[in-house]
Amino acid sequence: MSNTPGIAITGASGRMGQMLIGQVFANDRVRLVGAVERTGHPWVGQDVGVAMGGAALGVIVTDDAHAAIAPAQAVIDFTAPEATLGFAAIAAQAGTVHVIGTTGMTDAQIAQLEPASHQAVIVRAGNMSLGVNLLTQLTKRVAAALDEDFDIEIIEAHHNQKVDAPSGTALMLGEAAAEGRGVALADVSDRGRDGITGARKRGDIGFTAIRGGDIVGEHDVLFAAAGERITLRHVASDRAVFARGAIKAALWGQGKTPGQYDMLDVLGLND
Ligand SMILES: NC(=O)C1=CN([C@@H]2O[C@H](COP(=O)(O)OP(=O)(O)OC[C@H]3O[C@@H](n4cnc5c(N)ncnc54)[C@H](OP(=O)(O)O)[C@@H]3O)[C@@H](O)[C@H]2O)C=CC1
Ligand SMILES: O=C(O)C1=N[C@H](C(=O)O)C[C@H](O)C1
Repeated sequence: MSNTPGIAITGASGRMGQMLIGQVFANDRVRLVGAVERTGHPWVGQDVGVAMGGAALGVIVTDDAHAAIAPAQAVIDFTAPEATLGFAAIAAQAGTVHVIGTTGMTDAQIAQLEPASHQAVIVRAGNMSLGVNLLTQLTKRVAAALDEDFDIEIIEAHHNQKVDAPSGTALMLGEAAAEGRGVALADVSDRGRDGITGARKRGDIGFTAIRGGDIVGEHDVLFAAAGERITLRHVASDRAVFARGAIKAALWGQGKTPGQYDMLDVLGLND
């Protein structure tokens, strides 16, 4: 039996699913052992490489998540909130590391991950790239250094198929800014301005979401005061940065104590 961790990918046909399959296959520190799609999806029963339009990879796409996850040491999951909760239960039962990239989860859904995290390692982050995770730390520092004379606005831009807003990354950056200021994001968050909104409230953290074309993911954290502005910016131009982060998380999670972790833990960026 190989010592190289086996990886199962959920949402195999998705933008991130396909990117992950390519990146896992190209990485000799991991091996692809499973690819999951929904019942009735045209890829089910096909070799995943062939379904993606290339050469056979020797892994057949299945709609049986239990069967795909059981032989895996990690499942990498970039799907949708309800699906992720189902995969968490299966990964917990199998004791498999669950790397969650899915965004748009409500607080109640995030709380539902708790029982699974007693049985398996969960690494969850709204953005798996090194750059964004570093940016959260920079945001926290700048927010701590500046007072409320600086209005904080988070502006994100994504492709026209994205279904959730603000993005998971924008929320991570908002949390970081709020932490830097020593406040709870829920108390200062200003989302979805429209109509006669009144003047901006001092201390609020504002969010704006742009959707268009094939934008992979762009995030600005703006600190705007009278007479000067600072912008911290991250631009993702290739989804490979998210997939490589997720693989790093899958490897990092091997042998760790069950619990909930994030990419700051994986990347050693916690201060
Ligand atoms: N954390 C990070 O670094 C990143 C996170 N993301 C997040 O990852 C998620 C996926 O993004 P993306 O790949 O662009 O989206 P896609 O819509 O391209 O892919 C989603 C995949 O999940 C599957 N899926 C959705 N719902 C279910 C369900 N209920 N049961 C089983 N499978 C399901 C879809 O299958 P079907 O086609 O049949 O619906 C599809 O294969 C999003 O939440 C996105 O925000 C994206 C990039 C980076
Ligand atoms: O849906 C996407 O595409 C992305 N989602 C993540 C998010 O919600 O922040 C990460 C990245 O920006 C791409």
